Amino acid sequence: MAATTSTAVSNLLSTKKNLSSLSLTSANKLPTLSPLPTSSRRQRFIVLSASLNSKPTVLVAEKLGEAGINLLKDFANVDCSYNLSPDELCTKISLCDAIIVRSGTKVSREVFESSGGRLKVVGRAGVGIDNVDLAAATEHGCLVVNAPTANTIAAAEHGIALLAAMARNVAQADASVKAGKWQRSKYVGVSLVGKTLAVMGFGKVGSEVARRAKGLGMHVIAHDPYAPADRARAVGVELVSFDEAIAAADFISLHMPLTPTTAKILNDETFAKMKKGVRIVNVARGGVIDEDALVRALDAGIVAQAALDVFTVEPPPQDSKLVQHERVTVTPHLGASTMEAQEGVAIEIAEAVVGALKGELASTSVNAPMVPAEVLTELKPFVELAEKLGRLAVQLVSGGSGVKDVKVTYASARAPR
Ligand SMILES: NC(=O)c1ccc[n+]([C@@H]2O[C@H](COP(=O)([O-])OP(=O)(O)OC[C@H]3O[C@@H](n4cnc5c(N)ncnc54)[C@H](O)[C@@H]3O)[C@@H](O)[C@H]2O)c1
Ligand SMILES: O=C(O)[C@H](O)COP(=O)(O)O
Repeated sequence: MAATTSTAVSNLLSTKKNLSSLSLTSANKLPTLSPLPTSSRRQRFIVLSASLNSKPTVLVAEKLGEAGINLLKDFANVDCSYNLSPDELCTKISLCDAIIVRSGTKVSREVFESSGGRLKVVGRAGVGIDNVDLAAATEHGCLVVNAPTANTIAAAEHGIALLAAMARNVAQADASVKAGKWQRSKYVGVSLVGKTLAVMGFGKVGSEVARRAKGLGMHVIAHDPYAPADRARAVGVELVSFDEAIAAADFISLHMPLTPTTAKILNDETFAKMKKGVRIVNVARGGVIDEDALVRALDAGIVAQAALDVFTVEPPPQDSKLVQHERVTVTPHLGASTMEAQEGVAIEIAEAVVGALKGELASTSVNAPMVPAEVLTELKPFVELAEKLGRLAVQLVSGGSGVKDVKVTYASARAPR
């Protein structure tokens, strides 16, 4: 029996282009999961509700657009619980198959450990996934998906808004007029036209910022170790090294993800290489700048101004020297916060999470190989086949006595070679 099976299986694997299916009849039931451990971390009373129906449960831990919530509700029990403490999150997570977060929730190793194996999908309703412990997710067999496209324009527009507001002292002048002052000479600004803008990180947001800045008459250069030269050429932007970019720039706009490589990429050493009077915009992540070093660079006159949407700790401490600095303009992580972007992100992430819970191959997963949609279609039958082979292998390895027969059906959509 085993020989017949292995011949059939190797037959299948060697005919890789076949669309194959394999059905098993077994007297043994597959082992069921052991009961979930109860979290020992319950310090505050919170309501835990286990669903009695067979629908999966999705915890929405931060505000998500209504269209996304409605999509989720068609498929799952949806628990919208915002502002959970880390302990409350760890307690709730053991009853959830998926969680959706924005940037304000840390999905830490502890969260995965507390899930007792039930959590299958983390949906990040946005781009940056630095608040999710990806290594822990992968170790716990949990798929992480994000919504990489819906907030691109919103973030780029906010970058341009900050660039112009900073150059013309809009926030400071507004506060001054509201305080009853009329300080026209104090708030003389600088022009953007003809100035060099270095876009650091020429991905989706960076390239849209570059396009818009060119429209404002700026000379745009970019640094991105991974960006293809033809993408930069198409926008009319020259790709340069990190040192060339920061040395030539009148304005620097940051658009790279926060990773161990980009953490504090702007620091005392790199500020020292910049043009005196450079102006910096950050709508990426606070952690890409050493914030203490930025305060020193502002005080030393190396950096004339900064406009920041993001901070190492959010919200930043109220007495933060950086936030309170006269030449710094700040917003509370508003890059993705337009009505349009939030609706788009909600739909994008809801579709990704529902798809992942259905077992479909995810095209926006960040801890599994990214496969283009057309290749996914081609691969799908092989994934199903691999799953069935896995189930068969488990039963054979665990004794195999329950396997009564194996039926292999295979056919090809393509002509034989
Ligand atoms: N403020 C907000 O609300 C807001 C909104 C959207 C995105 N973001 C942030 O902006 C980041 C970029 O978003 P995106 O959609 O453009 O992502 P993206 O993946 O399309 O682009 C990121 C780019 O950074 C590049 N990069 C990686 N390491 C780099 C390095 N060391 N130096 C220079 N470039 C490097 C990548 O090659 C990529 O091209 C996100 O990771 C997120 O943290 C913030
Ligand atoms: O990475 C992102 O998509 C942005 O920083 C948006 O974050 P938010 O969802 O918390 O607004």
